Amino acid sequence: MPRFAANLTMMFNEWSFLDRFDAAAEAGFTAVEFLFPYEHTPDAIAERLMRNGLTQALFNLPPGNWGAGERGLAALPGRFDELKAGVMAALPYAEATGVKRLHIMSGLGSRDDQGVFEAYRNAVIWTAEKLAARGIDLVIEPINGRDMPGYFLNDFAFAERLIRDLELPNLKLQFDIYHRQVLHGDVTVALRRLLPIVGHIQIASVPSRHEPTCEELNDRFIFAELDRLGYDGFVGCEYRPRAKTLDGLGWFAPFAGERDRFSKTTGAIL
Ligand SMILES: O=C(O)C(=O)[C@H](O)CO
Ligand SMILES: [Mg+2]
Repeated sequence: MPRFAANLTMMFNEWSFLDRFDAAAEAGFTAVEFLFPYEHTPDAIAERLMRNGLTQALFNLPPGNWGAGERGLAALPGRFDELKAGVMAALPYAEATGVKRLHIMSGLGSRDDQGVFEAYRNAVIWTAEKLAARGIDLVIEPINGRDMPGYFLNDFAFAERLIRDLELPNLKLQFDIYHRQVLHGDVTVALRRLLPIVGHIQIASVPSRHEPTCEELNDRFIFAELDRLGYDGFVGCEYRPRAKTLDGLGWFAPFAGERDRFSKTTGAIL
């Protein structure tokens, strides 16, 4: 049974950010993810995780000026110092939450521009090495250009090549099934092939990005396939509820008891 993580940036928006942890645990989730924790203190986030017996599955490194349209700094030549400062600022959050993987967003830029490519490659190498020393994986996620026009990392084959070429043991792929389907399709065969380099998975229905199990893909088949493949990581529920979050959790009901299957202290499957 997949280990689902509620995405607290998109789900449970009926609650204030910190109260979303309580609401997600109450709904049966054992893990959470979100885009950015940086408006809150590391201690405040850690306290909510602890109080609710939740595991922090993932969050993103600082993305630059999000409000001004920036979507990461890694591929932006001339912003390396800022990127490094962002990584250092994220470390106290990683330590407080115990998260084992962080997502680095590439930012906007052309993959055909050599300077942009080199900036991205260098930023990924530097960050992966910095996180390796702390036992944390770095994940990179191809994102489709309809949702994020101009995003540099918009191709699974490119991400795979980079990960395989760099041979950094803690550099992995964030396989967002929604983006994969929009970009290329062939979700199941790609999962089978790429699983050895996958560090995190996310799910939403295609094309609406609402609750899974109701549109283009047979999500239940994919969940079963993840079990068949022995995937033991998290599946982030990165979807925008169609209406109220709790009203849309019918798809999750068969999985909501999963918290009893994991040891709260070790995370081991019981
Ligand atoms: O957009 C996505 O799919 C993500 O996972 C990013 O972290 C945020 O945009
Ligand atoms: Mg995603």
